[in-house]
Amino acid sequence: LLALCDDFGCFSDFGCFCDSGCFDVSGGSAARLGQAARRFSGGGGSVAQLRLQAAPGFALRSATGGARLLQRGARQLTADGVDQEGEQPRFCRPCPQIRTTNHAVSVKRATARNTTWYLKGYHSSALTKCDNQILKILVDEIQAKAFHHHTNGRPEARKIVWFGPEYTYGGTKISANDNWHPLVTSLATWLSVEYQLPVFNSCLINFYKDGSINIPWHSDDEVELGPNPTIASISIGAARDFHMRPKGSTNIAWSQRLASGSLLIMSGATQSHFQHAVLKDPKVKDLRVNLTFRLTRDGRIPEDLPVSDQANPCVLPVDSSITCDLDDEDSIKPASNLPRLSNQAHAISSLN
Ligand SMILES: O=C(O)CCC(=O)C(=O)O
Ligand SMILES: [Fe+2]
Repeated sequence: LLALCDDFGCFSDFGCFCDSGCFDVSGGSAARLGQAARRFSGGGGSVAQLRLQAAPGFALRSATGGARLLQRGARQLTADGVDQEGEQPRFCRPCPQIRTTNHAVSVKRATARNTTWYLKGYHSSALTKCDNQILKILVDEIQAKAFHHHTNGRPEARKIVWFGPEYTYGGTKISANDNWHPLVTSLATWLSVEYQLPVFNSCLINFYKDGSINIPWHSDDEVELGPNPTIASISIGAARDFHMRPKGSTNIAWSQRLASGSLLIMSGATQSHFQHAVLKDPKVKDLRVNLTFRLTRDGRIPEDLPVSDQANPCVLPVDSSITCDLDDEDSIKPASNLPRLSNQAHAISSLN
């Protein structure tokens, strides 16, 4: 059965959903898939989830298998919101092979002045087995839709594509786009299931044509994200340096060369206390595409999220959003002492 699943692999629109009953739904993964299914079936119908329930004895050998199953459901639903069970999905194209090579995202928490300043992780090879396939889909099918967003009335050099509800980005509104590309849907699901991250309902894709294109210093602190948002950032294509600096300072506190196929997670109070940027780098001649997955308020899944007057209900508690060993007592040191982590296989993001 395993072989059968592997034969189906990810290169089938039917994902790893085989009729042989080789799966087994359990625990958190099933709950996450249910959430994701509701999200990607438009919030109401939950057809993908029903399919899960309607298949006793079936389910998910692994979280990745589950993501594939869901991806299949999402694709079928994407056509016009109608469940096309039993029919060929309309989006008949091989999906990229999405596999983790290592489930652990190393996370460290830096504390200073008795405050948790940030919480983040970096996994250098989350998607390296299929980054070229993903890049091809991004270029062939998504790049043509990219546009120059305006900040303060001026177009930015960088082109973007947005999936999600209406969003205020850099002070200017981006229209809602519910027409999710299946690649982006499957990546969102994969992140949630494999890394126990929120079921993201929004994704911003940045296209950096070459090293002349940058993203200036900023925090991802849009009101739609609520306090302490968890943001998962996937980089594909040319490697670029990602920098962080404390707000109010021009000293770079931490840098990481973001490899193709890498995953960076920013969480906790990162956005409250730090800015980040990808600066111009004339040495870089090739395209880089970055996808940041976000959880925005408007697209939340009402039945799964607590309603509270106190806190934005779309934000999961920091410590439950990533399972990892936390290393508590790091302190912030000057930038000059900070190592570059780019050569480490599974670099640990920290300020020490
Ligand atoms: O390209 C990157 O790595 C960063 C993108 C980013 O910061 C953003 O989209 O807000
Ligand atoms: Fe950002």
